Amino acid sequence: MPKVLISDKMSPLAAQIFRERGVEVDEITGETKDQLIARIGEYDGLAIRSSTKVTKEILAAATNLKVIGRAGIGVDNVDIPAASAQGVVVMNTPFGNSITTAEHAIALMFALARQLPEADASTQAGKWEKNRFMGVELTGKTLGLIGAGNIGSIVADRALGLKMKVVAYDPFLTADRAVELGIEKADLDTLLAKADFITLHTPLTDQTRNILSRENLAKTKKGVRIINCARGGLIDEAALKDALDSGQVGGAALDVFVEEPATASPLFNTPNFISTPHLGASTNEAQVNVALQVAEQMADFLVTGGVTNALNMPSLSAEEAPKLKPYMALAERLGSLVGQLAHDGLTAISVEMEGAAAALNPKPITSAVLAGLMRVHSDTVNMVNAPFLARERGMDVREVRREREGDYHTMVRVTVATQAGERSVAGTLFGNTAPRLVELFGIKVEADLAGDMLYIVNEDAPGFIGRLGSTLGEAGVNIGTFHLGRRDAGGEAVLLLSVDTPVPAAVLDAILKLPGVKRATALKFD
Ligand SMILES: NC(=O)c1ccc[n+]([C@@H]2O[C@H](COP(=O)([O-])OP(=O)(O)OC[C@H]3O[C@@H](n4cnc5c(N)ncnc54)[C@H](O)[C@@H]3O)[C@@H](O)[C@H]2O)c1
Ligand SMILES: O=C(O)CC[C@@H](O)C(=O)O
Repeated sequence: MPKVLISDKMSPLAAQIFRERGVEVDEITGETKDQLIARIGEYDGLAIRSSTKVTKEILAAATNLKVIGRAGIGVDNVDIPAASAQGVVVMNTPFGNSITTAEHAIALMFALARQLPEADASTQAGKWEKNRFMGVELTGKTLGLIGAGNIGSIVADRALGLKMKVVAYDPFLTADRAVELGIEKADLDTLLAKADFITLHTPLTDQTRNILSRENLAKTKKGVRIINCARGGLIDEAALKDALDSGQVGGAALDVFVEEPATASPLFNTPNFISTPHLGASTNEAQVNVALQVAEQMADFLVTGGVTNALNMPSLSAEEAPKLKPYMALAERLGSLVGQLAHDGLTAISVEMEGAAAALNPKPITSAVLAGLMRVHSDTVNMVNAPFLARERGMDVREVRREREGDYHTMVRVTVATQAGERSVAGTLFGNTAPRLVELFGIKVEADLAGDMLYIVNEDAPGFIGRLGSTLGEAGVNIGTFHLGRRDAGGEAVLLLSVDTPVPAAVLDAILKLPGVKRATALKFD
């Protein structure tokens, strides 16, 4: 039974879903890095929010880990390249807390407009300072939206409902989508110049880090009010402090900080500054959504192989997974076969899906071919890290789909370009379930690729099979199955034998010395 660790505070529904889906679960939150390192090796899955930092060091200790599930959107607390390199799938729940976070941004916008926290503190201190707190109306004001994705577009919708105008800067926002949202697409300088309020809804990337820099803050309308419910680091905090002090910025509300937890900040106690402790996603509704979703996605992956919302692997629905499973087994074996037989100077690989196979999602099939191919050299390769490793090695990977059936109703062909030229193997599924090799380097040969095998290329001549059988028999190697193919009578023939025990090197040498033998290679399949 797969085992998952929930290492951050999460709705109890997550654990319930895991158990209902046949996954063992431990909920252990608040551990130190060293405690997590000591424990993580036991688990197949790790479910987190934002507190657990999944670093290279944690991953190195996570020897059984297959999936990390983030109950939320941002995955900046996970070292995704390291997870990918280790073959660990990283998933998030991209929509479960969007409405809640958008509502928090709107709440902070109102709080800034009417100075609610300061008015509250003053009133409760018995001051009744009615003249001190003069607010601004939102109606008719311009909201500058930096980032118009999931959350940004919900914020835009709510702001339009408040009769605000919305101007958005997002390089990936199309003109059509802007029209659909009822907002104006603008460049950053225009937004900075026009906006009465600015709200940030982008991830933290090299392009967005300090997008509200000192220089950009100076370009804003005097008295602009700024809200950040996205990520710390989007605003230069020291520059914001100066801009609040000078009145260039009339108010700022931050839910997120460069350093979290933010227990001290030069911004604290600045007039017109409001802060919340990364509460954007903290509503009962959002936490139920993300907990249910993450547990369902992770359980699907661990139990059925379904992949949803993965950031480092193509999606594969729970309905698709059973259909694709035999194809992935076939693809992996074909990849392994070429990896074992034709790996020298491999520069390009093409995966062709023909007939019924062409109707399927090609990505998992290609990933399985690459995994089979590269696992020949490293047993840490799997479907997640194989495409990543292939890219890293400069391998040109192509996918071709042909709907028309050839000799078989469904077929997967793998062709590799090596120093010795192109080499191609092909396989089909018997009865839609049983992977079967049907062609090997241009020669028709049908075989089950399983267990220990022996591949021989020889000149087709009488008496060879008898001599081979005697050589193996004398060495105590029992033949299970025997598959023969040849280009033409008397030409080159290939033999694929399944054997009950691995063929020792000395026996391979003896076979190579038999008359007419050009190649003898021991093969192994999972
Ligand atoms: N405070 C919280 O608790 C909380 C909760 C949920 C999400 N978040 C954060 O909110 C942010 C937005 O989440 P989302 O779900 O809307 O993400 P999203 O991916 O749907 O949208 C992000 C948008 O930013 C845009 N973008 C990317 N680079 C940009 C750039 N250089 N300039 C302008 N726009 C750019 C993208 O095109 C995209 O439209 C993320 O950082 C996420 O981690 C915070
Ligand atoms: O889990 C949280 O409380 C924060 C989540 C939020 O930052 C996110 O990116 O989804």
